[in-house]
Amino acid sequence: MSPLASTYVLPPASSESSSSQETQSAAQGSARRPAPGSSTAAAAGVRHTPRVLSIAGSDPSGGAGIQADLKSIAALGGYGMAAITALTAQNTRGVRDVHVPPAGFLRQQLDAISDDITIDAVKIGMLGNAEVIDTVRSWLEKVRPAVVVLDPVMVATSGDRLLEESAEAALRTLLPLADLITPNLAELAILVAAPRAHSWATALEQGKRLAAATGATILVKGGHLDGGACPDALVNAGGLLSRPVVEVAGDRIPTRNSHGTGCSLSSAMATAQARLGDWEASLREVKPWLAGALQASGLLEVGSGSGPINHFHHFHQPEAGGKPVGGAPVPAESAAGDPAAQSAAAELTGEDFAATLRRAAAPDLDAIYRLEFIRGLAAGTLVEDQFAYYLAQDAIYLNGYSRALARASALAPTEAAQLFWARSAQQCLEVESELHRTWLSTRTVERILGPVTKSYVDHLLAASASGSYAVLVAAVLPCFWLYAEVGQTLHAQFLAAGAPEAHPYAEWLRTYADEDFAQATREAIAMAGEPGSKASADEQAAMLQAFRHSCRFELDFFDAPRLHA
Ligand SMILES: Nc1ncnc2c1ncn2[C@@H]1O[C@H](COP(=O)(O)OP(=O)(O)O)[C@@H](O)[C@H]1O
Ligand SMILES: Cc1ncc(COP(=O)(O)OP(=O)(O)O)c(N)n1
Repeated sequence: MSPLASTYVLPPASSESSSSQETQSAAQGSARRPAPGSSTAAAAGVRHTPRVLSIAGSDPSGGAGIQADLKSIAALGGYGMAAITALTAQNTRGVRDVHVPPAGFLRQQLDAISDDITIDAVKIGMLGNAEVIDTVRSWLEKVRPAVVVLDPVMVATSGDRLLEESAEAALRTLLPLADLITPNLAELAILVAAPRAHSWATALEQGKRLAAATGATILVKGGHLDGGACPDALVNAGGLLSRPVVEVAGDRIPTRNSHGTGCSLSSAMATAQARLGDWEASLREVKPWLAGALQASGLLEVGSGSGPINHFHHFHQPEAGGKPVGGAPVPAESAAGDPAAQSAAAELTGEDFAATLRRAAAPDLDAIYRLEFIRGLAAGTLVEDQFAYYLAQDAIYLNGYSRALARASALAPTEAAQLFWARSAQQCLEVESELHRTWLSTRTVERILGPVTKSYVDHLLAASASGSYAVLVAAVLPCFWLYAEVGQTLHAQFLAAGAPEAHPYAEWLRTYADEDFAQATREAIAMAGEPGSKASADEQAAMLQAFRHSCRFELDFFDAPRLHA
């Protein structure tokens, strides 16, 4: 199961207020304008597979524009459509030329779609000139899609113009028709007629001004700030959010492959919003996905400039050589003698190691989502005996896990890492005692060590005894990573269902989207990726094997209540 997992699974002190915030957010989602002819679910503001239209330019190199949008929409679980505003000739090094077809033909594309298909969300990207903007505006006024996300694309990061300067005034007239506007810092400055922000505080200030002027929610993006942090924030003081500024923290991922991040973010947000009906929940789902896509971008090897992000990093991808990564744990005791594990690790570069671990986790993660326990927990049909068994085993596990984290702290090569693991070990023990004090105090359940808990803890203690810091951090990582992902998904599903108070596990599910735990997970991933990048091929193979074992134990831990409760 998960360590700090439950660290952040405790009933929050202010659970009443957080519950009302969620209810309010979910209500906001369901109060959205329903799309014509939509299903009952869509009429309530959300749809399982939303139909999302991108109105944007084409990037033939596949990293930005409609190509990035269609990939992002699919990656976030939507059905993607595209009406093309402009053709560009560009690659990862820059834009060579732009051709804008007659606006009348864009209108034909838009009408052909809306005459036949219910559109759950629209993302608007590159528009090129004022005539195109007028065409999109009049179509929006006619169709009134339920969700409109506007990425005010003006200039590519390469410095090439994607909107005629004379069309900036026309673009302003489109802003009030958007629900969410996603400018980067340069575009934000132009829209509020101010110098470009170089601090986060100034960027938020400009975001507030734009929100007030347009009535839309502004997604202020920290991608072009200096420094190691890369925050994003939703800004709207008009009561559409639970707070006027909802910030989602993030670390800056060291990569030159950021081509199309703005396009991908905006179309992913349109899709998530149509599925979840809640901007905050959408950003909390999209930001880690985007971070993973940046982190795994190197695997694609596309172009020599600023390459595309890896939109499908979270899906199972075959290794070079055709052998799938992941699957059942490798049974051999020594990874050094295991050719499968060695070949999986042999070609890794530093930046990609965490991405390789994530791909190795994919089969177990998929299997977790199919478990009766997880489906029952999400639907509220899980029998109480099984939930109580899970809680009791979690408390026992946390004690052993805390010892493994303390050992990681002892072996850590830097003071920052030492502190991180020590703090995590302490939090585990605090959570264990809190579990006994709260969730377990009202339940009658045997507190004896179950077989899966024993095997999992034995595996962690064996990794602790191996003497390798790199192997140990790989072994402890799935408890952060898989739990965080599962928790986020369950929480998003809970919100999408309107956060029903009658749900028997409502209080538990509500605790899943804890941003502190998400942040700790990001730090743990970076802590494991770093030694992985420096490790020898043999040690990388041993790390991968320890990681896979733990992923499998995560799966078994969630399945144990069915077998042993
Ligand atoms: N190096 C990075 N590490 C992590 N996130 C990043 C990085 N660069 C951009 N992002 C994220 O990508 C998204 C797009 O941001 P930004 O680069 O500011 O916009 P644009 O692509 O429109 O110029 C934001 O969510 C931002 O936080
Ligand atoms: C056709 C097309 N549309 C938009 C962009 C700009 O992409 P964006 O994600 O805003 O960021 P960069 O790729 O410029 O970093 C584009 N290049 N092409």
